[in-house]
Amino acid sequence: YSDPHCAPGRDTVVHLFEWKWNDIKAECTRFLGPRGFCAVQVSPANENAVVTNPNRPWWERYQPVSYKLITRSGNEQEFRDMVQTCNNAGVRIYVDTVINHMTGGYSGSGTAGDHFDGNSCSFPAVPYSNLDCNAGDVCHSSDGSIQNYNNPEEVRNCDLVGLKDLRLSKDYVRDKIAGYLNHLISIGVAGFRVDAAKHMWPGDLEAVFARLHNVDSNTFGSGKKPFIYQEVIDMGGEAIKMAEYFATGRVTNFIYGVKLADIFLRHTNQAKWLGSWGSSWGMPNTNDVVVFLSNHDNQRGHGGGGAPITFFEPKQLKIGTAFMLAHPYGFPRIMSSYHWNRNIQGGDDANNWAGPPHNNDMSTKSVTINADMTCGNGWVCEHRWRQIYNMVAFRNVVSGTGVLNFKSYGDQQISFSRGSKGFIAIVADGSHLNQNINTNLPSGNYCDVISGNYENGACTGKTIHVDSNGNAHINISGTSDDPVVAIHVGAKV
Ligand SMILES: O=C(/C=C/c1ccc(O)c(O)c1)N[C@@H](Cc1ccc(O)cc1)C(=O)NCCCOc1c(-c2ccc(O)c(O)c2)oc2cc(O)cc(O)c2c1=O
Ligand SMILES: [Ca+2]
Repeated sequence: YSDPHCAPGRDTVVHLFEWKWNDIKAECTRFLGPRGFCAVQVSPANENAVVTNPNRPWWERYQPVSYKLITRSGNEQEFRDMVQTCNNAGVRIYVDTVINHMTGGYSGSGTAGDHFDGNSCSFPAVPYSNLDCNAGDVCHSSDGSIQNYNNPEEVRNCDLVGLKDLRLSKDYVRDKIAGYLNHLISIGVAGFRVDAAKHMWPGDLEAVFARLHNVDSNTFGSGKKPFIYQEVIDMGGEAIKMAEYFATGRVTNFIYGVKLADIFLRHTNQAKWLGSWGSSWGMPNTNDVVVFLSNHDNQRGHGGGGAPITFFEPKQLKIGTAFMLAHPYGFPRIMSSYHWNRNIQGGDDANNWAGPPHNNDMSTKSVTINADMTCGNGWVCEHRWRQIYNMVAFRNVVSGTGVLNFKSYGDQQISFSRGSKGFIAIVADGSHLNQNINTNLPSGNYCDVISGNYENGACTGKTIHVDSNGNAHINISGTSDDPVVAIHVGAKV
């Protein structure tokens, strides 16, 4: 378990993938603070290799050159301004940290202009030399890279796709990494996403985290450890298991998105079984996981286990996100993406490398906000879709309550309450739901927060009447754009 340090009444993370620091700073004040988001996961903040072939791919952010806070998202001052402004708006910052490896396979310069030679693990701006990278003494694969994912030693001690594997067994390396993380902590961040955690020994991570300072006491209170969630891609088929990492923090639960896509996207499973959703589905304990429908990597078709739900399937994304945010299991993360022209060739997306919207000089385009609150300049801003941001508020209002009265009215028609604070009904196929349902809510008129907002004391979408017995008439067509009804005591006229 690891505490996300959400400000009171907040409980959802949004991954503002590849956003610039100045744009995140603005979004905290104008949207994420007022809309009750807990935190932002930001892209790696440290200097990375400038990759020009292909031209500035998103994955160059995952090829470290040094721990200087200069990237396409901005410089250290802009990073500091973002963290301070977001904390002041009640929104935390989690930094995506890449500490398993440095870049590899070639030499060049990084986003701060620092020279490096990935072939000899030479990173003068840290400094790291080849004494600080793993080698044949601990990696026994044929070519120094990971070949066999069922050999835990190889997965931890060899180069991941040729990236130079840091020797985390060494105090010097542990000190350098901890120094970087403590620098971020001193700036006011609340925690870290630990990239490629599967490729590091839990004992080495423990040694690094033991070196970390507490997070800023003025912002978070005294004696608080940084929030840690570790990327462990484990869908059950490999030697390395999520459970190995529970002692050092939470883990990313990739099974979650696959199972929900089976139901809401592929329809190879039925929503009626979701009454038992949670650890009884072969998933870890709710307090040990961060949950999500898709992430920056598998939205591009990398993930095993079947395609996840992404903004390319907007209807299913809204349904799946409504379920994720209405259900108490896990600490939820929403993916906020940018558009790229997906070009599927023989099952693979030939453009899956495409970096963020950019100007002619390859600098990242700013996020523009349209009159209807959507984003321009190629940013998708899923977190600004009404059916999504209203469910962030729903989750906040029902916090602390359990699932009550879970019911199914057919294979793909479900409803449940959250204590006496909220109620949701979902039709996951093309069928029609037309039922009187006990919502367990106090009588009154509630705004359906999927079809509209609760504004100036009135509903801009459907109004749902709950009678003195707590019953409401729910009528949902599965073929409509939003086959979900969600009501809560924070949107009652
Ligand atoms: O597709 C990518 C990048 C993917 C990626 C990047 C960051 C992530 O957090 C992530 O989960 C995936 N990278 C491209 C291009 C590439 C980049 C560097 C390189 O040396 C070679 C190729 C690619 O085709 N990668 C090979 C397949 C994806 O294999 C990668 C994985 C990965 C995928 C599945 C697993 O089960 C697993 O344990 C690890 O993690 C990374 C982590 C990184 O920090 C940097 C990486 O380059 C990668 C990474 O290449
Ligand atoms: Ca490693």
